[in-house]
Amino acid sequence: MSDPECLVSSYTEWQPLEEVIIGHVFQIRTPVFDRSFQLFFSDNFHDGYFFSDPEFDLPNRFVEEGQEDLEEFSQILSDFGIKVRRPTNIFDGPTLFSTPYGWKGYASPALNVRDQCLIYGNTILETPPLVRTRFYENDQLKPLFYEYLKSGANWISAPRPIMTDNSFDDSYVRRTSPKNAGEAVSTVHDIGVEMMIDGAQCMRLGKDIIINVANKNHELGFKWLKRNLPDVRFHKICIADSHIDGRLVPLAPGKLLVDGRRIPSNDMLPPLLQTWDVIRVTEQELSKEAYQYEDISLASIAIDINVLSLDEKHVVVNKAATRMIKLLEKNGMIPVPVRFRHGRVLGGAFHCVTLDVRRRGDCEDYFT
Ligand SMILES: NC(=[NH2+])NCCC[C@H](N)C(=O)O
Repeated sequence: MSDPECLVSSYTEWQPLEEVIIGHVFQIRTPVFDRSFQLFFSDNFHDGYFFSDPEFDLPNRFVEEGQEDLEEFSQILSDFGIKVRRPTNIFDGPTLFSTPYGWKGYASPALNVRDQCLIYGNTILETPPLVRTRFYENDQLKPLFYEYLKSGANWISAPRPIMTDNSFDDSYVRRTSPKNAGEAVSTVHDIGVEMMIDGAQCMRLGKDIIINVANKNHELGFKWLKRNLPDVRFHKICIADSHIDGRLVPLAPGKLLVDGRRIPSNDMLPPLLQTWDVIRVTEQELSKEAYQYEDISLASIAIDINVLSLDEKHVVVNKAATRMIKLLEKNGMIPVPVRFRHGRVLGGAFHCVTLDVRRRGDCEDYFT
């Protein structure tokens, strides 16, 4: 039985949300267009996205409007009676850091706070970063994690990888978009393939977790997660370069939202989800016109499926995605439209920019 005082308790993507961290954004220097960046975004490179100037600074407009939208989103969730927390800005603007391993980067904002953490039960699991510039990102969440620890939460952090070129396994990219694989540079620091996986590669379904494993880095991360969550039934899939909340998002027990372009049939889903009602979003519902700046988008037009459930009925969705909103209503959901203008440029939407720290309910078994 969990400690009633503990502020952290979350077993699914849909139980009633009580406390959530919503990310923030500050001036972003485009992540160094390095091996970690290329391998992480390989599905989109494969689809022809490109970055005109890999070393450019993100225009201030995206930062200011992104922050405006996050503030408005925070207020809307507060009006729902949800306790909203925000990261601490410990960097004063673009901060370049270097490492003893021959690489450097600009510290990234804790914007897509879903990515480098998995909350399961009363435990915060900080996952080992996949992208070099995100190496210190979770430090912006530490003040909150200390508060949660003092309230009774368990806090586990994975070994930080040294992330030399040869730390990365590029087998997924070689298989799916060979021209983007690039070549690793050997250094004296190499220790071989390392554990690297994001929390956003997981979807929590009570006693079961779906996990996307696309390479040997993820496989080692999966081993680490299983050792730390021994009672969880994990279901391994490989449907993306890393994160799956741009491919499939469970909305409620028995109801799943998927990107129909990437998951055209249910047999691509893990067996336990094949009996669920699948709401398939097609090109028709995806709002290409809602976004601009294709050439600096980190996320695909499917980012509108990256929704956040407030409970088994209410789901936060991009206000501009009008056809998606109609599709959700047709399938019995109550959409909560919220403005989020730059999910593609910023590489994430409502599921990405949130970490659902506490949802009301116990660890249910939805499959036996
Ligand atoms: N947690 C996240 N940042 N997820 C974003 C996934 C976006 C997905 N790769 C796409 O391009 O549509």
